[in-house]
Amino acid sequence: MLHSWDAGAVRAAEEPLLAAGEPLMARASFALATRVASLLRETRGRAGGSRVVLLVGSGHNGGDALHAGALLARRGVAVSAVLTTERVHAEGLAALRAAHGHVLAVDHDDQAVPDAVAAALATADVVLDGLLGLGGRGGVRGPAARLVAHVAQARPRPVVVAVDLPSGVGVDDGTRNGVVLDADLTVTFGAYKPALLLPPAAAAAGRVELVDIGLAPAGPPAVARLEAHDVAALWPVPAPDAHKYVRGVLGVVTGSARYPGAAVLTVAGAVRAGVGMVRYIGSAGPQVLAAHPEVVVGDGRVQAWVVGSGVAPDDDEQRRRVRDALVHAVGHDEPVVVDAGALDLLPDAVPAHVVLTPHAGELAALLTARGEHVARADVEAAPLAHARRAHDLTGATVLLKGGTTVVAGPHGATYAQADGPSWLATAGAGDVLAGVVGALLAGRAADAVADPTLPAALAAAAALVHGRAAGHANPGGPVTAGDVADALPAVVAGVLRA
Ligand SMILES: NC(=O)C1=CN([C@@H]2O[C@H](COP(=O)(O)OP(=O)(O)OC[C@H]3O[C@@H](n4cnc5c(N)ncnc54)[C@H](OP(=O)(O)O)[C@@H]3O)[C@@H](O)[C@H]2O)[C@@H](O)CC1
Ligand SMILES: Nc1ncnc2c1ncn2[C@@H]1O[C@H](COP(=O)(O)OP(=O)(O)O)[C@@H](O)[C@H]1O
Ligand SMILES: [K+]
Repeated sequence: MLHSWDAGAVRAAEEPLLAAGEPLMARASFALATRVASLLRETRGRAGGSRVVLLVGSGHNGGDALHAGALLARRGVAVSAVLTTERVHAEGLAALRAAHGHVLAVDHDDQAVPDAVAAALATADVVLDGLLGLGGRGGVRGPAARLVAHVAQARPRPVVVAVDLPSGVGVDDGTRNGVVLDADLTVTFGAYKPALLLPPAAAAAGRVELVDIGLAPAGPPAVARLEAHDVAALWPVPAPDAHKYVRGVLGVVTGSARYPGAAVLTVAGAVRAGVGMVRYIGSAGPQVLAAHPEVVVGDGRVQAWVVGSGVAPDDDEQRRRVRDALVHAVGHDEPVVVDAGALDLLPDAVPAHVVLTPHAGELAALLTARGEHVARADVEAAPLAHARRAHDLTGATVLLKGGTTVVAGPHGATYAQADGPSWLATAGAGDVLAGVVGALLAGRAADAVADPTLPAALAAAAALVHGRAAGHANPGGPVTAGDVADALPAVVAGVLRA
């Protein structure tokens, strides 16, 4: 599992080490210089003789860049530091000067990037972004912002290495504030920060390499990302003496006369993820049976539910069945996935084993219905904040779908899963995901009720398997929702071997 800690936890972990005189910055900048040198060797054959430009802000992040620059200069790299403020890390600057690094500056009054700086950037093999790290507040401002815009627009774009974090991201909330310098590589120190896992900021980080500088952040992580072996530990694998009822029966109230395919796809997700049995309730019974003869159509005992996928707003009968299922589920402690057309039928307050699976537009509508006046773009700009808000307002575990899927549950349980190719953004893929989440909740229904943080982990596990199934179905190319479902059994088997 990848864990990330917020700025406060990282600083708290640094404090005693710094007080004890541990050379954290020396470790960080040495690792940074080593990584940049090997990047230069990969791209140019050798580090010596190449050109590196440092973008230097006022804090320790700039200090890291300056110290790393000094080390690179001593290895024969031509290093130029662009100071964006008069107040830069003094020791770092002295080290760079002593190593014969070149020092340039941009002034507050400069409306354009000075020619000497532009020339250095135009010939740089690597640009090191040391403008803002843990201490960044809001967007990059002033001359630094002009510099970032200049580098971002340069063609060809230089290779950018972010020091600790790409400058301009919200460290703890994963937002992008104004101009952000998108990096090819981020060398991060001591621990992942939430911005390196969360959308939309994480996309600015490029590849992330974590450097151990001896930090041991305490307390629960702010945001986690499951890996295959974590999912293997969560997956309900049938015991040798299992029978279908022990494995979990899933009640599925999805699809409508207008969208019968959603019923077929939800069921496909559930049966291919390995549920004991599916009971389908709704008008799409014939279509479901044609595709999945193993399904039982009609009422009966279940351990968990999936409701809402493809339930049209004007299908009064199916909406009544959804309502009945929701009332029954909440009243009988049965976990339930609430998707699409059921989201507006959610009771005011529900337990955490109710898992909502909205996309950004649906989450905006859900929050707006609860008086928050949120647009889809607001959700996309700050997915975690909005998913958590929906959890706080409803009590439900919230799985917010997107290129990176964010899950927010009780006690701060937070996951960010980026497992699927963008080809997964296709009609019906969300229906398949609802079925996978349902299968996991049915297989671990009692555990999911007993441990309110488990539904979030199971939802994240479903997102991992679902995303990987899209990649597995057709590596590098388009997939249909049905292809994703078809790939699930092999992907689950692969994950269980991890
Ligand atoms: N502690 C250690 O020994 C270690 C620390 N390490 C490194 O230190 C980094 C954290 O350093 P940091 O705390 O100095 O914060 P940092 O991100 O450099 O910037 C703060 C400065 O930026 C300014 N500023 C803020 N927002 C701004 C904006 N929007 N636009 C423009 N300016 C803005 C703000 O000025 P202010 O606004 O407060 O006047 C303040 O002066 C960390 O990421 C890691 O790289 C590692 O070496 C490991 C050991
Ligand atoms: N850019 C993307 N990259 C990878 N996966 C994506 C991307 N955009 C959306 N997805 C995933 O595709 C699925 C789409 O679901 P959804 O929007 O509910 O579609 P539908 O309602 O048609 O089933 C979700 O699992 C979501 O996480
Ligand atoms: K940075």
